[in-house]
Amino acid sequence: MTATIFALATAPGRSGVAVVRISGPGAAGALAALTPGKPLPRPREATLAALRHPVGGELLDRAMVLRFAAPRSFTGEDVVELHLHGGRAVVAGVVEVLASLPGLRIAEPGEFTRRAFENGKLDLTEAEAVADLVDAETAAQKRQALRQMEGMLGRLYDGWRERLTRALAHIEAAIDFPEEDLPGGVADAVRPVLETLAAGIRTHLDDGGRGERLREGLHIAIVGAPNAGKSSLLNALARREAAIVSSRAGTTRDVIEVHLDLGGYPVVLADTAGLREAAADEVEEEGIRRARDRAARADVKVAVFDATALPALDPATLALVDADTVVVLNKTDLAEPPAVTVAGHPAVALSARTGAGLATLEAVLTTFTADRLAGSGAPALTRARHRAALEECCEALLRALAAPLPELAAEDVRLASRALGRITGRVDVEDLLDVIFRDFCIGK
Ligand SMILES: Nc1nc2c(ncn2[C@@H]2O[C@H](COP(=O)(O)OP(=O)(O)OP(=O)(O)O)[C@@H](O)[C@H]2O)c(=O)[nH]1
Ligand SMILES: [K+]
Ligand SMILES: [Mg+2]
Repeated sequence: MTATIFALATAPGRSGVAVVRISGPGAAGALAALTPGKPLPRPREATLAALRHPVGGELLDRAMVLRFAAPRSFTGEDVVELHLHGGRAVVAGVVEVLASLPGLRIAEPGEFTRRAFENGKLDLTEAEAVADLVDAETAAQKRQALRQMEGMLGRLYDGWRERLTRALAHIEAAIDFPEEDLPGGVADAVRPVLETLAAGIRTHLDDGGRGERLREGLHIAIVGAPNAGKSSLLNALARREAAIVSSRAGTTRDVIEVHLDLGGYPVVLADTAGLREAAADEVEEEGIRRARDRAARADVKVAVFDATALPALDPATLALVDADTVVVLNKTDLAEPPAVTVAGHPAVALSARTGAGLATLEAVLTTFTADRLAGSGAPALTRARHRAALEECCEALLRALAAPLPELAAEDVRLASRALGRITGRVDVEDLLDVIFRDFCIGK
């Protein structure tokens, strides 16, 4: 029999209200055990109840309880929610009682959402969107997760899969009634369908990783010579002393990351070691190696030059300036800033110390970020898992188009369709589920 699971659904710690969710065939029984002698509340009707220890009757809390009857619940099972006073002792007391009831156990990470998937309440892309929504830190991340949760991505993939199913039916008909078609691979009627689909999937794949980056945040790396003021700039943008600042060249060694919200878009901003030939020791040398590595992997670079050193521009930093670089001229409180362009980029003049010019840099960075993360409104690919399956689908379609026999084409179209079905969980995904739901927190 299916176990009845329970978990704290709200964040652990003190809070106004803490919600313990119970799901499974024993959910209503668990509520009955906590409210001895009282009738069960009607489904979907918020009810105040005294929760008592089943043995001895000690009062555990006065709580609001909500009951959902299967299949009309988040998981599709019988569900009970206990809205407790959010104190640690209250929650611990209720959880202890629930754990002692036969047939009940604490839920594993993501198990509620997994049950919702298994009961057909959500497809896999929607389940993943639940995790993304809970993790969303910025407005754009939230919008993307909500769109995916409403099934936009799932519908796109299911729509493609339906077209493949119809194409497969045509190919199979041609195999069964060969006299109706010319010999060879895919029939002429089906060929354009597969070609259009392959092209559509290609376009969806070639989105520059927009959706995935929106989930993870755009990576911006601050680079420059030692003492250019990179750490000072990171701190100014983060509005906290995240990195150590000192007048000693070679202060920063490790890459230091802060998370920013730029105009609703998520950014991972990294401070790096100052670039120079003669590192003081092997620790700084390793720092510089990491700085270069981070610069190479960043979506956008901020190249910081020291205004007091003008007209000289540090050559190691200059060498990194490209189309994805924002050029900054720092310490303009010490040196009157001339209008400087670096490799064709107008430099943003600022002072990390006084904050002058910081708003301009933020505006420029927001534009750079929005350009790379804002979409056309079309649903974006959000996970490497989806990307891999779509690549597989595309390859199978190309093989089908090149197949010399309809039987071979049919097999490849079947494989293409399976690859799509795995994204939404319409086909054999048992092996995938542990991996997908492992990333959830307990109680989701
Ligand atoms: N006057 C002035 N001083 C600044 C400004 N920005 C940074 N400094 C000073 O320059 C020195 C170096 O600053 P850091 O932020 O540590 O420079 P960095 O580029 O991170 O240096 P490394 O980590 O060693 O590569 C410190 O003494 C800062 O106070 C600025 O805008 N104006
Ligand atoms: K320094
Ligand atoms: Mg530094």
